[in-house]
Amino acid sequence: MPVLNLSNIGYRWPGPSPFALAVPELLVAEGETVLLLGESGSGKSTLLSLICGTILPDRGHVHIAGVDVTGLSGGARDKFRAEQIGVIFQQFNLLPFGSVTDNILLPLRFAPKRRSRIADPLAEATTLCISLGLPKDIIHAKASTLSVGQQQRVAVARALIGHPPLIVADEPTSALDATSQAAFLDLLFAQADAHQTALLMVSHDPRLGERFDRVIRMDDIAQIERAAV
Ligand SMILES: Nc1ncnc2c1ncn2[C@@H]1O[C@H](COP(=O)(O)OP(=O)(O)OP(=O)(O)O)[C@@H](O)[C@H]1O
Repeated sequence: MPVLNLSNIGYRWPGPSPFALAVPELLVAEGETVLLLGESGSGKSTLLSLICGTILPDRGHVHIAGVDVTGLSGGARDKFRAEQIGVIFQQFNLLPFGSVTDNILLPLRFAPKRRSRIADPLAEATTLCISLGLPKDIIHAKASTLSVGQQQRVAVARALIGHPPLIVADEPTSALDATSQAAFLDLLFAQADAHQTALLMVSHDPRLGERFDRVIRMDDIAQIERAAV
């Protein structure tokens, strides 16, 4: 069973936005790493929001791990997302006044099954920090005191904790130089590999492609429409 299965999706942003997106099919297999390339404004973030269930398609279905998230109520969808998907946002979205552990453990609060997959969340958060190259004593630091590179690692630890079957990442390397980008991807792939986690990463940088099982382009999987205003 694919971990992600989009079929016949259609979505138009409400209000004055002229942008509409159609995705006939997108499948990601268990443990598969996929790079989704597309230029700015091609609808990559919109597609990720549809996958995460933060917006609902006007038509079509999004199945995550076999469950049709489009059929769930708002609250159930939020809980399901927390259980099944680790999300790494472009801006990391850490709670600035929370500690590193507060941030890493956050998804577990809303996801009892994900929580139950690990015996000791605090120990797991510490282990993740260390394996991601963060100093051990950083776990008590406030997120706002971290460097960008450290924030990025915390965002990865937060996505990985409790081994969700799918990690979705929106341009997580865009703020990094080439060396840091490569190191960041090494860490992300090693962690995903260890737990058969599927990874769907969005970027506009085709050079990242060689590291992934599969590279797809927005142009190949989606039709977009920008009506005249
Ligand atoms: N919150 C929103 N409300 C209304 N329209 C939106 C919203 N977010 C995006 N759009 C519309 O969707 C289009 C595609 O935006 P989207 O962010 O999905 O593209 P992208 O490929 O992720 O771009 P980028 O690489 O610059 O992040 C935008 O040009 C805009 O018209």
